[in-house]
Amino acid sequence: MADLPEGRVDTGRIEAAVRELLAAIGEDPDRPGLTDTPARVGRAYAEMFAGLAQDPYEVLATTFDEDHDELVLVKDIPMYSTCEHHLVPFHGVAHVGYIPGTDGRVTGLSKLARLVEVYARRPQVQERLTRQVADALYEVLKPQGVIVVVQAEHLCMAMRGIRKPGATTVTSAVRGIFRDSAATRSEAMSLILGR
Ligand SMILES: Nc1nc2c(ncn2[C@@H]2O[C@H](COP(=O)(O)OP(=O)(O)OP(=O)(O)O)[C@@H](O)[C@H]2O)c(=O)[nH]1
Ligand SMILES: [Zn+2]
Repeated sequence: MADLPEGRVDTGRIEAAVRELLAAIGEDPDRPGLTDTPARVGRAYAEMFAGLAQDPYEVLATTFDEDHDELVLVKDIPMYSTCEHHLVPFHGVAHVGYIPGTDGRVTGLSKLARLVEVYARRPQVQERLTRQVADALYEVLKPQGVIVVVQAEHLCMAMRGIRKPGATTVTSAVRGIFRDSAATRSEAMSLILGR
């Protein structure tokens, strides 16, 4: 697969598939409004699924010693992902927190948001996205604990199917001290969920 723009995404195949999809729903892929659509969707998918070619561990490669061994939490990280069952978006916010190891090693705050991006820009289910962010952080930083909470609306539940717009799905993944200590977990949860 040489020369694929944006990593693994083969935009040529997407274009052909979108033409086919348009024909399959009874549209005319050659009508003026739709002629550029397959190429647009190819570019959009390259962006939406760019995370498939990105290495989450590279994102976390930059760390520094700050001698901080208490909670670091980035809240309300806007997140857009794609439900792997229906290929429609689910979107909301992610909250990513950790307590550095006793060595006090931390990573840049933006890297927590980048980590969410890498996993969100893939076909996903919310539980896996939440777990993957927690596991990558736990493995690389070797912190005392990690807590990740994702709150999202799934358009597959809003615009079709059960049609319940506004329903929010909340998932969490806790590792280390957040798993072992109810007090530490609930303190972080109240910071995450409190407004
Ligand atoms: N657990 C989980 N389920 C999801 C996620 N995204 C979508 N789903 C669900 O995946 C399920 C797929 O169910 P199926 O019965 O195979 O598909 P379907 O007939 O389109 O289901 P409906 O959405 O109920 O119409 C649905 O219940 C979706 O709500 C997710 O991130 N996590
Ligand atoms: Zn879905």
